[in-house]
Amino acid sequence: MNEFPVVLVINCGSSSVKFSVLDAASCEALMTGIADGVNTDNAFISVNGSEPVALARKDYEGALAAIALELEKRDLMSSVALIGHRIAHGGSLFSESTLITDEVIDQIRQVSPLAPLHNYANLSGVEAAQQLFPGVQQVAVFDTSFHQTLAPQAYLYGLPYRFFEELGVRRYGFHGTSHRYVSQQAYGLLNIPEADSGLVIAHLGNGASICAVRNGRSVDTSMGMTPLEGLMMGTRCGDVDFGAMAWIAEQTGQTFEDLERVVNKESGLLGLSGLSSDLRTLEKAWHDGHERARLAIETFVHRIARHIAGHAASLHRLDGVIFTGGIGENSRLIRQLVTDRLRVLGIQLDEEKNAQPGSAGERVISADTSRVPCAVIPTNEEKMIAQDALRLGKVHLAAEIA
Ligand SMILES: Nc1ncnc2c1ncn2[C@@H]1O[C@H](COP(=O)(O)OP(=O)(O)O)[C@@H](O)[C@H]1O
Ligand SMILES: CCC(=O)OP(=O)(O)O
Ligand SMILES: [Mg+2]
Repeated sequence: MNEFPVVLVINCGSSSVKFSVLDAASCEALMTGIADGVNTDNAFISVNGSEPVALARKDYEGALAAIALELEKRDLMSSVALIGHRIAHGGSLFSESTLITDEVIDQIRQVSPLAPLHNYANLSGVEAAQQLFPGVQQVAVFDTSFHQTLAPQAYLYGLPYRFFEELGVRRYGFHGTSHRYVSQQAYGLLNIPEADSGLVIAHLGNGASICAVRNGRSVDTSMGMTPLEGLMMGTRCGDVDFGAMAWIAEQTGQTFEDLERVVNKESGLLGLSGLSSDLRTLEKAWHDGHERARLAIETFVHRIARHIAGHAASLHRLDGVIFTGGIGENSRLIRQLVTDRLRVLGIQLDEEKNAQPGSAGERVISADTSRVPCAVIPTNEEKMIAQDALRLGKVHLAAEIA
């Protein structure tokens, strides 16, 4: 048995389980991996970037069991002192991370219809982890918490007020753990005081959102009551005229349920390109002359630039525009195209700095003459989740509990 305690962080997505094992003393990652294609015939697990291995059981429980087996192989099973879970939606019930109890699980279930692609999977992860690590304290860290500082003018929709009063219809925002981490890192990188600062952060992954952070607090964000509003994403449409949806329903006879599937799973980069939701595939296809891949990327970029500029209006000053997430950290093309459209803000990119690979870590990518600095900061939601778990939970080795 290893003597040192570790924190297991689990991010159960709509078809994958990402996991990390972090040293409880330093919060540095010792091991990371992904179980992907969950609930499909091709479900596999890959640890530390190794060759994928087929999962024996294809569901979330099977994926978690395979993760536990990987820990066992490395003699880490009994070192797991705490488990931190990424939970997408906490609604208005959770403004902070919390220890998981049966009551908390019930409350998370209550808000889950608002983030159907994410929350039910998150809960499957919690329940499977309870079975596999009995007695180990588990902590829920919500994507929505960081945005609880939004003022009513930023979170209200222009709908009759009774929908807010009676049904709680409002914007919540997501990716808060990422926006929180990236903003904290940005103060050091850009050498600016948190207490008088304004940042716009673009988290660009399969899900994508913009956040305006004023003096360390989220004051505006592009996602809404559900993770569908705002930017165009891998398979989600982002902002769309409700009138257009009503018209489509009338013309095609599709139900709300049909259209919900279309806007969440068949739209965005996938829907426009007709090819893929994966940006790497689309960049290559554009390069090879695929017109709709180009159209999808340019539409994606247009939205990002428009939302970054719009979010700047929620700040009292603009000290930096930061890119993060799988696309923000790795796609030189997207950063180039987005910042080209932001010249109106006095932003100038340094092409050489922008060409550095994702592995270069935190870096400024704007020219010295740029009126507003731009930077790339790799997100680390796992570290934030582990830190919250350590703050809220008690470190006991699983071996002590057994
Ligand atoms: N080197 C790269 N160049 C361009 N896009 C990339 C690169 N690496 C990853 N991506 C894109 O990042 C996206 C996934 O982002 P990620 O943040 O990992 O997603 P998730 O929201 O599932 O966590 C995909 O569209 C993928 O193509
Ligand atoms: C819930 C916010 C979101 O879109 O998450 P994802 O990027 O993991 O899909
Ligand atoms: Mg993501």
